[in-house]
Amino acid sequence: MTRTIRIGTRASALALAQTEIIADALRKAGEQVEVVHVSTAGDRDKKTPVTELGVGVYTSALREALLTKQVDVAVHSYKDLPTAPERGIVLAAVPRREDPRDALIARDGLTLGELPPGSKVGTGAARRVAQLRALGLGLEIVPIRGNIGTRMRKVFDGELDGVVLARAGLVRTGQAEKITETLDPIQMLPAPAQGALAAECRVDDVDIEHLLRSIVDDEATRAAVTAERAMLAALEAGCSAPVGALAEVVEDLDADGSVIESVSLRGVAAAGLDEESVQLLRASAVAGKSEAEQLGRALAAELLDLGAGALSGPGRESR
Ligand SMILES: NCc1[nH]cc(CCC(=O)O)c1CC(=O)O
Repeated sequence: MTRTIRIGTRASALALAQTEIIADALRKAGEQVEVVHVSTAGDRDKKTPVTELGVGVYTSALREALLTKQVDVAVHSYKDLPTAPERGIVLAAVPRREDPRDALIARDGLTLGELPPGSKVGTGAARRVAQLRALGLGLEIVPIRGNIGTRMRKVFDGELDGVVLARAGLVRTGQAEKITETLDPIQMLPAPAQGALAAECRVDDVDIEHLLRSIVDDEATRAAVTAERAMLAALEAGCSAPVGALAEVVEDLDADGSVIESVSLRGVAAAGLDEESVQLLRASAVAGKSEAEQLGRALAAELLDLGAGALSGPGRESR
């Protein structure tokens, strides 16, 4: 391409590291790239709980910059994107996913199970709060906000005994060694699309769309994330409970013994966030890789059948 490709991103350390993955791939393909910093509502207001700021707090301003042609590509943490599609914008590429699991950073190298009852653990996501409570460890959950550095510092300063963060964010900012336990998805299912990136462009910018799709899109990640997000979208329509989901592409043998790729999806919907009552509904299913979308919707229907529709959660949340 003869033009310089302008990539819009938030200016946090994590967002810049993520954008570099896309920028680097474009440069290696011989493209000229310019990285443009865009401030979002979530960056400007660092105190109000994300739940109160509304939908798309970290993504709307980036999409606006794309639509008004200030940038040609917008790079988001996929899990921060609203499930509703945005007119005029297309998801051009989903690069290979980083480790999707949540991670604990605790004082003195402790794991969750080693934290004594009454320990203060910080997290802002209702999904994490519910799953932590369900473990019955007697932890005191403290709502926190801020970027990764701010949240980790509360442990190093002694204000909290631990914080739960996405492992991907720590890996991408070169801080994986601070993790004291990577949480098993059996105990803590990540947010739908956690660890994945979304590179968007304008629908009419077909050259950029094809370029991104051909050099950075990862088919297995896209299938997994499609299943997780389809589950989330169907549940959002049916209940307001916080949701966790994790899909993996697995190889199976069909009846003739030939290898087929399937998507295996696990989901959780949670309700009852007060100390005494937390209810988790769980379900799992598997389908052919080309049926990721239907798989997600079917798992949501199963969770709704199990009673997720009757669960009242804390409403739209930060994931
Ligand atoms: N909610 C904010 C947010 N959006 C994306 C990430 C981390 C990177 C990712 O999950 O892809 C985080 C921080 C966190 O959850 O710890």
